[in-house]
Amino acid sequence: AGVLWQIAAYEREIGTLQAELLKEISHLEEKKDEAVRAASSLAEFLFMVNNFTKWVWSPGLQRRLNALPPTLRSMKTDYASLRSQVRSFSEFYGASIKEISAAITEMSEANKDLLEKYRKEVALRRKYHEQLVELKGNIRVLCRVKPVLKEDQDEEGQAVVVTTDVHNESALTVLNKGKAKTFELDKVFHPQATQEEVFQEIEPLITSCIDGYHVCIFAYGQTGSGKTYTMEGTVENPGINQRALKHLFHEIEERKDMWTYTVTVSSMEIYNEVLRDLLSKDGEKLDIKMNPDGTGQLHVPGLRIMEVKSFHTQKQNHIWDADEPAQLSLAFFWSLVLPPLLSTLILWVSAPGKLNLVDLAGSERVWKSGAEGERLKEAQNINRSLLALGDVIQALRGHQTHIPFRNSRLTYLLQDSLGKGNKTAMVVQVSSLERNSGETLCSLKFAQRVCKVELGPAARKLESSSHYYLCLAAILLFPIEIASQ
Ligand SMILES: Nc1ncnc2c1ncn2[C@@H]1O[C@H](COP(=O)(O)OP(=O)(O)OP(=O)(O)O)[C@@H](O)[C@H]1O
Repeated sequence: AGVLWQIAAYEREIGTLQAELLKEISHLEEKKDEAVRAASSLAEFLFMVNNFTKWVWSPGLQRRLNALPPTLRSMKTDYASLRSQVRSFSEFYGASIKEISAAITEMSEANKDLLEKYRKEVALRRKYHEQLVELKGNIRVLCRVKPVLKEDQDEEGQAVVVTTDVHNESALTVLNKGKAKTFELDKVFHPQATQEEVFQEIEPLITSCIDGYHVCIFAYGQTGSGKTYTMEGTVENPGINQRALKHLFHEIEERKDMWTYTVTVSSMEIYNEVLRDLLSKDGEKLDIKMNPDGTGQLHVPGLRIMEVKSFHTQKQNHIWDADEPAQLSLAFFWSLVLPPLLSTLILWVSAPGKLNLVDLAGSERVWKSGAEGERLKEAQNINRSLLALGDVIQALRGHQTHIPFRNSRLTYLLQDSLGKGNKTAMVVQVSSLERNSGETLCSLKFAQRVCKVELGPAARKLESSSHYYLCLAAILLFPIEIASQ
């Protein structure tokens, strides 16, 4: 029994040991797994580290690392230098500002000097231009011979009786009833002369207008002789009016750095010596009065004034269409002073430019051909106006002391533009056809009267016609210096 008890005790002890051993084995296995996991992570890490090292640890890196100390040293030096520069910057800045200010002052002085020189140049140019116009004559009488058009060829009397001289651009000859009569004017345009050639003669006057002069350009001649063609022209081939406006706005653009101009327009009609505002809807009646400002200038109270911004606007507004048959019409184009920024810098305000573009009424002598009533009255008024205009121009050209401005509404109105120191060009239009030779001779007689040059006796022939109108257009300009200086 003792042995059996001893065996049972051993067996119990062995069981306990076995359980403990199993527990230990399980614990060891856990440890082993942990160790394996750790070893595997470590292996992965080492693998990564190995790769990383391979990647970054290049000879280039080594070189860069080797270069670091000198770079650091140079940076230190640079930094020290920068610090010293920053310290001296305020002094340098102060000195530079002083230098720049001095340079700016010097430049302003130079600019002032240039501006002054430019002003002198402008004045000189104006003077020379003035002399050139004076040399050509302040009142120029030009003649344009209308070409024979297709529509003229179906009628009788279509033989050409007017000839120009290729060697003398001032002369033209009219053959009438077997007699040749030669006229000498300031310039004669042959039938093939272009609108451009005609305008070239007029252009200096337009420039004068921008320089502050009053300029009048008239087209005179019998109905159908080409007055409107010369003044207005066609869309494809514009005449003096549009070319003048184009030139004017071109010149204004050229001078915009020095001057600013405002162009305004007003339009009037003279019919039977009565003035009407063509820009007012109801054609309001107007009167010419002495300006109450004491300048002795005439003005037209109540006249509508319209600003013209550009050449294009001009065309859109059809301001040249003041030309109506059986009417005396007068259109005025004005410009007003509108001081831009500094009104104190206004120059030449005392001499505003003014351009009068006048398409006169047909010069036919109807009153001698049995016209009656209203038509006779119209014809008489037209005749009086044209005669008065001829008298005024003749008196001016002859330097007479008394100029009869007051003899017609037209000349009274144009008094300040026709007077001394102003420029006038009269384009006398003539037909070259035999059937118009009477009117042609009359027109040329009128031209030579104002021109005071006559070669041989004039032959007058009276004829009738139907259209009468008188049209005048004027542009008044005030140059104003702007604040560029
Ligand atoms: N130099 C020219 N070249 C081509 N055509 C012209 C020329 N002169 C005039 N004409 C043409 O002759 C015709 C009559 O001219 P225009 O109307 O200008 O005459 P006008 O003197 O103004 O007449 P009106 O007194 O009736 O207004 C128009 O058809 C015009 O186009």
